Amino acid sequence: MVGRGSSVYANDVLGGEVVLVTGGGSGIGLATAWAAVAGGAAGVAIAGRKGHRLEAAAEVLVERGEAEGYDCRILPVVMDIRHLASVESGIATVIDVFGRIDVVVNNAGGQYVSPAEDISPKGWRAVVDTNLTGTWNVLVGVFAALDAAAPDKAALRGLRCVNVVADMWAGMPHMAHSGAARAGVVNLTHTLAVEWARYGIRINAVAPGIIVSSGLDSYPAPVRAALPSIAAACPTGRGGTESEVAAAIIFLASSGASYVNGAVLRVDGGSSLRKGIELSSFFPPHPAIPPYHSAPFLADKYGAFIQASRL
Ligand SMILES: CCCCCCCCC/C=C/C(=O)SCCNC(=O)CCNC(=O)[C@H](O)C(C)(C)COP(=O)(O)OP(=O)(O)OC[C@H]1O[C@@H](n2cnc3c(N)ncnc32)[C@H](O)[C@@H]1OP(=O)(O)O
Ligand SMILES: NC(=O)C1=CN([C@@H]2O[C@H](COP(=O)(O)OP(=O)(O)OC[C@H]3O[C@@H](n4cnc5c(N)ncnc54)[C@H](OP(=O)(O)O)[C@@H]3O)[C@@H](O)[C@H]2O)C=CC1
Repeated sequence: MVGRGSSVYANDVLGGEVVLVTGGGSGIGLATAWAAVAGGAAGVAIAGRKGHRLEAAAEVLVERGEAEGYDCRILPVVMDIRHLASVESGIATVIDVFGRIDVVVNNAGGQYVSPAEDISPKGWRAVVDTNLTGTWNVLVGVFAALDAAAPDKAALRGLRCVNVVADMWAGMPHMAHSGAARAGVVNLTHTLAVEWARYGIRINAVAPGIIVSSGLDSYPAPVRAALPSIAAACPTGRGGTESEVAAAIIFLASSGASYVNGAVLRVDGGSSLRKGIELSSFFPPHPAIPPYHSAPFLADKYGAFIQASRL
């Protein structure tokens, strides 16, 4: 985690501001919440579905904040981003308590590993509703609440949004639902960066590679066993840390990024530059089916056509 003295930013980089971090009760979200405390935020709301997890995280943030001399209030907010009504009620609580929101970090999300053909309709919906619709719900929820808070869209001016996506540039083999949803969030980031700029809102995204976070604990043992070698194959030879992602999020939220709008910052040690084929090599070919690109397969299926077309 980033801390006073060890922070890469000035201790007032978010001086006096109010930050909402979804998924702030664990992993990257919690590291981001701490980085906001250490950046001088006046209030940090951490949102998630599990109240007990949020309470425990809030306690850690308060204790550490006090120990290091920060003056920041922490607000745990139970909210399920899949449901707009829950999001609206959570955001109303944040505005009731803090009176404003300056920074929104759409970090809540997740997926499970599955061959595409085995993803059930319910599983597809769960992942898309969480990562794409959930991000949308929070963005429009905050927009509506701030719009209602003051005339002439004054409370929207200066709002910064940072969406956490994933390294899906070369596809996300065995996570098709998540790759599609994250690509949707990237496009939404681009669209709203243009559309909402007229209100003085900036919106950007961060795309983590493999980050050694609490989130990885939820994956099945064979996947966890493979992760160190997948991470080691990245050009920098290691996985990233939660606070490295948090630092990128704080940068995009800060005035240091005041002319950065619609950007996607990859925090992946360069892994997206070489990922797709290496990831697919983790999954052995189906024993009964030759790889599509194998010469015999192509020859069998298209050989006659290719020969004919050469005449
Ligand atoms: C090696 C490769 C490269 C590996 C490369 C690794 C790169 C890592 C990059 C990214 C890392 C991270 O994001 S790590 C941090 C993210 N954290 C997580 O991913 C947390 C764990 N994931 C989740 O919580 C879930 O996947 C998610 C669907 C999002 C939410 O789960 P919920 O329990 O809330 O969902 P529910 O509504 O209960 O479930 C809905 C349905 O979803 C399906 N479903 C849910 N979890 C399932 C599971 N584990 N396996 C099968 N199916 C599942 C079932 O059909 C469920 O229906 P029923 O059958 O009726 O129950
Ligand atoms: N770790 C990695 O390698 C990578 C992570 N990411 C992404 O970064 C983000 C943070 O992940 P990480 O910290 O690693 O993992 P975690 O699993 O620790 O964090 C996910 C957080 O999202 C919250 N969350 C999940 N679903 C919902 C929901 N429906 N409503 C509200 N909150 C929800 C969870 O809280 P609760 O369960 O209490 O609701 C949890 O705090 C995720 O979007 C993840 O997919 C992207 C690429 C790589």
